[in-house]
Amino acid sequence: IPRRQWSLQDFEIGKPLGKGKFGRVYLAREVKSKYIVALKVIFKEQIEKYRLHHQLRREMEIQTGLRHPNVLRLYGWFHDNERIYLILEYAHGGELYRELRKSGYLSEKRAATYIASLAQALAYCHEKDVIHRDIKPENLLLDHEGRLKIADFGWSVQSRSKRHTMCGTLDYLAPEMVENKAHDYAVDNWTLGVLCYEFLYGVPPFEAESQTDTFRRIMKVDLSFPSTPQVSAEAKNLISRLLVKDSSKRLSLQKIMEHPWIMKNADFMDTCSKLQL
Ligand SMILES: COc1ccc(/C=N/Nc2[nH]nc(C)c2C(=O)Nc2cccc(NC(C)=O)c2)cc1
Repeated sequence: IPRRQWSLQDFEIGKPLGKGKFGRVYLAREVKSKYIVALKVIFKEQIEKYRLHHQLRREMEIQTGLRHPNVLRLYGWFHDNERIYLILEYAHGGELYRELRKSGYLSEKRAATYIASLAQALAYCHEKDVIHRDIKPENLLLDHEGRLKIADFGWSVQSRSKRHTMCGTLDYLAPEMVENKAHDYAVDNWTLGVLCYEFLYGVPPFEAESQTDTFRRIMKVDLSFPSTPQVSAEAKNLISRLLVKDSSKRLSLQKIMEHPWIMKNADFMDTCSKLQL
């Protein structure tokens, strides 16, 4: 869709797809091109009330600039007095979360395919200095072919140009700055470990009665594998190499894509990533 000034008159609004955090999402069709999109309607008063103006602006700038088969496209936006409208790619399958709840847990092939897609998408985002920081099943959508799409960059950050200073000399950078930098990117790798566990067992690894207990289990990396469902040793190996406290010791995105469990089970349907390896 060519970039131009959009307005509500350009769209025929269809059924509501669901409620987001700050508004609703509707199926819509752009009148001239007949192109089907998802129109996310956000109420300005909600944004002002929670002072999320800068964050929403950041989400829009970031997501507009990203082009990857596993990242949901933001084609553009417009607003009227009360609302902001985001023109988003329509993913027919909806939230991966629903599929996970319906089937309880996923097959190793499906889980590995999703993890491989996420690793590719995150490698692309990290190349563009974007850290998502909030990858969870609710923020993952599926298209009509079951291909995973990372959505909702509301909590992502464009890492400041520390990278460039990083290319210079480290002499002047305090250790926590360097550690912080590494830590920022690796937070998404940790999350891949959490998601891989949840895809295979149907529950997240550090689930607990209270937030405090979950926090304690995370800080201790209190990881254990239930005896059912049956999960391969390779899958457990990948999870154990991602859920590592020291962020610099987590498996890199590239290493994830080369991991035996991924190589054996992932269906690289959409990208020729095997050739890249
Ligand atoms: C309730 O059953 C559903 C089945 C499929 C959908 C498809 N949503 N597809 C989308 N494409 N681009 C965007 C953005 C969306 C979207 O936000 N969907 C959405 C929003 C809020 C809740 C849900 N719920 C579920 C179950 O998918 C989906 C939405 C709802």
